[in-house]
Amino acid sequence: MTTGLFITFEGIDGAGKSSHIDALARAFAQAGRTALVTREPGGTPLAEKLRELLLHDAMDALTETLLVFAARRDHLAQVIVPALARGEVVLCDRFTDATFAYQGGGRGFDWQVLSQMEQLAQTGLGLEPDLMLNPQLTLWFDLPPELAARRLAAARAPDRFEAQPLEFFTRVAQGYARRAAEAGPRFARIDADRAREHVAAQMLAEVAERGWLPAQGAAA
Ligand SMILES: Nc1ncnc2c1ncn2[C@@H]1O[C@H](COP(=O)(O)OP(=O)(O)OP(=O)(O)O)[C@@H](O)[C@H]1O
Ligand SMILES: Cc1cn([C@H]2C[C@H](O)[C@@H](COP(=O)(O)O)O2)c(=O)[nH]c1=O
Repeated sequence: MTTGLFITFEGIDGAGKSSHIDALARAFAQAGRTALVTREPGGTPLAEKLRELLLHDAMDALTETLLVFAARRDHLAQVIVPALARGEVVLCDRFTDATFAYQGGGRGFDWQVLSQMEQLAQTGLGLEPDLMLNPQLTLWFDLPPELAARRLAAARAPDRFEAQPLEFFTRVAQGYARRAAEAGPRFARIDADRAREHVAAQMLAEVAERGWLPAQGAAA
């Protein structure tokens, strides 16, 4: 039986995650794997409703954090865990590292309490009953907040997070850096300050390096 593979995409708003996730899905499909692209908050009918609230309604940091984890639990139970059990590759645009970066770094929510909530939300889902489910690889699109803001300004109207000032995103970026230091090899830092083709090449190389895709340029 093929083992499922869980890969997450992380970074501040505008870092380029969504621009590259489909290319990785295509690379897995070419390698004969079924790849599921999903996102957080969202990915199920319930979690997409919570996403709408999170992106557009005013609330305090605790409410925001509870909604994010509620959406995640539903997404895990309904979509991610069943796909992994079928042996699929799950590519998720944001996961719990975003909670540490945005609610922890950005909003100043207690890091230890977030760890406890993470443990609660990601344990006992049936794959490995006693283990907390975590991604095998997190592609961290790292981009200076000033540049991300310039890219977003040219792209679309801001939601409740994207409308935050630059200082908020500086704290979010620090949250990602802290999480990356704590997570060790699970995190691969992608230099998102480069042209799209270089970003895509680095992303594919990180996955190939772990033996999950053929090396770039190798025959299929
Ligand atoms: N390497 C790049 N160079 C220049 N522009 C880029 C690059 N990658 C993405 N962009 C552009 O930057 C904008 C933001 O990209 P994208 O939506 O992929 O970011 P994101 O990380 O998914 O953002 P969010 O988390 O807010 O959804 C888009 O207009 C996209 O076309
Ligand atoms: C998972 C997660 C997300 N967020 C924030 C980060 C983004 O601003 C939005 C999602 O929008 P995107 O365009 O799909 O990236 O939600 C958060 O604050 N905490 C989280 O755990």
